[in-house]
Amino acid sequence: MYDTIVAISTPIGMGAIGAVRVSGGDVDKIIRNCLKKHKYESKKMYYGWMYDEDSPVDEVTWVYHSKPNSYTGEDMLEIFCHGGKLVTYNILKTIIKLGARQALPGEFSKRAVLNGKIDLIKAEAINSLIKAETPFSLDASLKLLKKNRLSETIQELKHEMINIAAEIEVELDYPDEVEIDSLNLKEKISDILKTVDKILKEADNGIIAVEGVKTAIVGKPNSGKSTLLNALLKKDRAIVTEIPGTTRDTIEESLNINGILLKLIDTAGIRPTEDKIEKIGIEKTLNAMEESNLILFILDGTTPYDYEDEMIFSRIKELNNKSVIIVLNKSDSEHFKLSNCPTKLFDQKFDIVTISAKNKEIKSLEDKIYEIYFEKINIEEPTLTNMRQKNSLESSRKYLLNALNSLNMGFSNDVVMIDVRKALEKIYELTGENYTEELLNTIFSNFCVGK
Ligand SMILES: Nc1nc2c(c(=O)[nH]1)N(C=O)[C@@H](CNc1ccc(C(=O)N[C@@H](CCC(=O)O)C(=O)O)cc1)CN2
Ligand SMILES: Nc1nc2c(ncn2[C@@H]2O[C@H](COP(=O)(O)OP(=O)(O)OP(=O)(O)O)[C@@H](O)[C@H]2O)c(=O)[nH]1
Ligand SMILES: [Mg+2]
Repeated sequence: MYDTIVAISTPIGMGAIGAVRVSGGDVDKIIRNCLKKHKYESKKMYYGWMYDEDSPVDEVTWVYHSKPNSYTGEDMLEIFCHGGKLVTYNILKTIIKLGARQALPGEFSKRAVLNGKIDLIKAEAINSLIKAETPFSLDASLKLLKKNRLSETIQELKHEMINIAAEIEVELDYPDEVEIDSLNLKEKISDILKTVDKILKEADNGIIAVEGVKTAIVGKPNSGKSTLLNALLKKDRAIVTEIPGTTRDTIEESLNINGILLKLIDTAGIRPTEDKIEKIGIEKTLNAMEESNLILFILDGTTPYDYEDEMIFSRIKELNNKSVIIVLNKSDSEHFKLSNCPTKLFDQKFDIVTISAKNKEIKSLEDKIYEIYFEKINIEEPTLTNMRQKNSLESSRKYLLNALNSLNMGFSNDVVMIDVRKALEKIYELTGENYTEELLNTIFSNFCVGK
């Protein structure tokens, strides 16, 4: 068993009530010592004074949760005390004196995973629930927590893979008695792949809902990218001048458009340059484009479309899996011409909007973004919601494809089994059933203390 941990689970600061949570084997000792109660039941709220030896610490209510029927699966004690920095801190100190140690961030949830109370996907959902900044993000996390559909589907996938591996193993052990129908095996693996593909397809939306739409504002120097960033944020965040090449470094900000979270990146205008700093900035711009979900391609509506625009545009066309909005800027200017956006752009599958960033007339753009993303992030069924999860499942898929290829090429079944086992490992990694200490630490260090 693990040692006993304690943490203040409410925010540090002034507040009506504070909560301190304890989990582990010393809970009974702590209740007897500090709460002076020798007989108590699980899940019942008690009222009383908390003591440090014989000196009163605070007037509290408390609940004992007996293992395994608690959040962590261990014996737990929750103390609800008066809020404020000092009271909660004194309670923490008193409990540490009795042998508990302060919990690391996310350590309660980590124990919940290790004790099999929740899987890693649910633990991550709890974390993103706490960190949610928009209703859509909250919703996607809540669905994961409330509905078991995704966990169940993943468990089913897991069992199908286990069955396939077992079947092959039997054949390898008893080659004379058992022979697997390879057509049937192919079908089974194909079916698994279909389900995996479906989950992966929806994962992109889940990730966007929870983590936000990574949005790169790109365009040639002076097209008005920084002016647009400021208009979207409704504050003077980025420096704007009439000098081309003003923005050197990328600037990142969060923005909420009617519940859709955008992770905005204003970038250095792309153009051929010998300037060392500008070159680095442009390199960063290209990276930002690659990592984004959405590209806002800004055109200066007062100057003709030129080779600099074309350079960027051809770059955009090389990237796949991105939404692109062409933003024709400076509609307020007397020099503005719709024809500065060449007709060939109208022929493309990209959306086009006209705005005046300077006059903050950007509603057409905001509406377009909402229109593109509302459907995607209004999550109905629970989906994967972060890159870690998606990467694990993608690796699993790769091994399943390998297995299928081996079958198609007539390789022997022991080769197939190795890949099915590897695919299975990746599923275990996804759910947290197979973990390295390092993986868990990375995940849970992002959690709040006391969670
Ligand atoms: N006081 C308190 N409020 C809280 C939490 C908590 O840990 N303590 N939570 C922490 O995140 C959330 C609620 N989540 C919880 C999840 C499981 C259990 C729990 O005790 N589960 C047991 C018993 C279930 C039952 O009685 O039916 C179990 O699963 O076995 C409690 C809270 C939000 N509010
Ligand atoms: N008339 C008009 N001028 C604008 C508009 N948007 C930006 N400008 C002007 O265009 C110039 C360049 O604006 P910035 O926002 O700095 O352009 P940028 O694309 O960020 O430029 P770099 O950082 O150099 O790549 C400034 O003088 C702005 O005032 C607009 O909607 N209308
Ligand atoms: Mg700029």
